Amino acid sequence: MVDEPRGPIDSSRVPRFADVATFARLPRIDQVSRADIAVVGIPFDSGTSFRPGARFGPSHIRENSRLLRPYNPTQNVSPFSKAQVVDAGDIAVTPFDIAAAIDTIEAAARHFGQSDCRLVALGGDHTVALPLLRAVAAQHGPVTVVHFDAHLDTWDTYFDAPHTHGTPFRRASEEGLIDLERSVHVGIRGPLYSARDLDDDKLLGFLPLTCTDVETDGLSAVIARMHERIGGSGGSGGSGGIGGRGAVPIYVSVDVDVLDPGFAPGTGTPEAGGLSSRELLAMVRTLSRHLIVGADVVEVAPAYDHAGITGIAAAHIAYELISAMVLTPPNGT
Ligand SMILES: N=C(N)NCCCC(=O)O
Ligand SMILES: [Zn+2]
Ligand SMILES: [Zn+2]
Repeated sequence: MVDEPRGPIDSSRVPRFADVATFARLPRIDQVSRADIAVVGIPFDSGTSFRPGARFGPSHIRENSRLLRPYNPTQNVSPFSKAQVVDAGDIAVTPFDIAAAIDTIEAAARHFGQSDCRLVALGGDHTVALPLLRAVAAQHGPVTVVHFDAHLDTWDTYFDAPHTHGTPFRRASEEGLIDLERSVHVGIRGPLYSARDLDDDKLLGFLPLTCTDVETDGLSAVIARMHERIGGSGGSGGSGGIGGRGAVPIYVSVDVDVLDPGFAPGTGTPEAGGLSSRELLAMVRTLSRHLIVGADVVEVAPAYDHAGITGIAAAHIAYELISAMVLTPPNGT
């Protein structure tokens, strides 16, 4: 017999400001016998091109997740009752060697995959998406990437370095980790290096949906376009999916700088003119119709945050992701 999931600490019995913070006050992984979904921190920021500090992101998000409550009315689900969700602590990555850190992250992510535990990773800078995608693709094959970001992150190198927070999705595409027909960026804005960036990005397999699209066509139109691109039964096009149910396996990567700096000041490469938290949360919610095989929330740099604004936004994004994940479980039950 499978035990009922162990949920968060009851905040009507133990003050929510007490104790060492786990994400949403969930049990640690060593306190349960099995886990369906693990929140794991990746305190790594050696791939940043501007303001550093995302290595402190995981603990900041945990601290700012103390007020999350167990029932999510927007998705009509109690995510921590439907699946065993745990906090797996942080992956111990070296800050001194990017290649070694990437290998460590991939090995850790594969380990979770072997026990069919899906990951919600808390960054860390966006470099971490590459090893996470490697692990997911090893298990599921090339995966549809739904990438929320101000930036394309399909640039080639910085100072000749191939592994940085501006390059993970070019490397992933080159390595054959992503579905080139269905992957999408959402929230793109701001200056580029040249118009060629967009040509390259297209060849690498992404469709960019921009903040200008949101401004001119509205949020619902952009959400519809996102699902059209992903395909399966969630959108109007495509017949693919798993188990005949039309749910496409997707990897969701959320760079918190997709939010406007007013909603997420605590990040390393902020760009004006971004999404509101409300818009982003609404978009993320709609992904529940697909099988989310893994997710990350990255680029939270607390040194530039104020009153936990960015930490709170990131905690809510992770909560919506977990809610969406439990609504479409891998075994289709
Ligand atoms: N992934 C993030 N957050 N930023 C990438 C910015 C790369 C650049 O400095 O051009
Ligand atoms: Zn990014
Ligand atoms: Zn970004």
